[in-house]
Amino acid sequence: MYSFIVNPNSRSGQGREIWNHLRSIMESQGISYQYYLTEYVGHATEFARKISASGTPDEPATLVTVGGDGTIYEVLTGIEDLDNVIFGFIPTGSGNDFCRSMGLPRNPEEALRIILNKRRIVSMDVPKIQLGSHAYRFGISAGMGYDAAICQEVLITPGKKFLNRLHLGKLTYLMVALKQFLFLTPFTVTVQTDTEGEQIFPKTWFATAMNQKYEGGGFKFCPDARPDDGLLDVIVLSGISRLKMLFCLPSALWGGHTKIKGVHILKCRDVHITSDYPLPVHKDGESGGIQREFSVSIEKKPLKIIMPVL
Ligand SMILES: Nc1ncnc2c1ncn2[C@@H]1O[C@H](COP(=O)(O)OP(=O)(O)OP(=O)(O)O)[C@@H](O)[C@H]1O
Repeated sequence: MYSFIVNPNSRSGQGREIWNHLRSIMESQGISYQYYLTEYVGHATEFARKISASGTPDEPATLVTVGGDGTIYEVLTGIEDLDNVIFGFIPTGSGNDFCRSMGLPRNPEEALRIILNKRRIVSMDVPKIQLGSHAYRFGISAGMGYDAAICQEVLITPGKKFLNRLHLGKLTYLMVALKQFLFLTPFTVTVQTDTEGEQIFPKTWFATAMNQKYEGGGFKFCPDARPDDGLLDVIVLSGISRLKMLFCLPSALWGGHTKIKGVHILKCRDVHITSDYPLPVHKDGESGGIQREFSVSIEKKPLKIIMPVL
């Protein structure tokens, strides 16, 4: 039995249409499944808790997330015991950094086919961000500063839905990124890792802990990140002038930014990041509020995830 958690609101409502199409495919094949449609923020976490409680390490529940990257963190956060589930993902969002990084298909129909037929199960690290008294798991990245400021503003940008309908969703990100680029004041950040101790980075644009290579809708910020090496790749962009950022950011699309002075990538198992004043924080592109500090570590148990057969 497959259990699907579906965010019908992903890609500004197109998630519902895609899911209806996927359902018709499963009906025609006589597949046995149950599904849960999310209705509000945090609903996917509640569903994941319930579904994972029905699995055991010997008989794990197959939990398939249908949504965008932001639904992944909600589902991962809700899973009671990572041993109790086999995780599948069908992308219906707009960013697609999870699929891009993991090598999963971006076509929802193809992703469904792989989940139903061609199973290869691999282990994936699951990082956890501690924000005050709350902990959240995530799949891709969590960070503070420029990237988080863009995510938070895009979430409240009125034109997003309209542009998504026209398949111009990336334009929203571009406009917000430009605005934040012009107005963000770089900050001082203290980064404490288990591997390199405490380091202070003045004039920082962002500091982000990554489990995957890509974030921000295709920026290969941590080209060496591997989701199965037990390590986080922490990227800090500091001491880079606004003018130089104009070259640095586009070169991150292919990973060329790593050669630029001021781009620091630290490998570690856990990290604590503190800024000199409160700033936007994100987890898998969703708002983590305005914070002065956060910690990220990797869960002891990995997640079993369904991948295409090689
Ligand atoms: N029915 C709903 N109505 C409004 N928001 C919802 C609903 N269900 C889930 N959400 C919220 O949607 C957000 C996640 O959206 P998701 O990332 O899946 O789609 P997206 O933003 O279109 O994709 P991407 O992040 O890849 O650009 C989460 O904040 C989640 O809580």
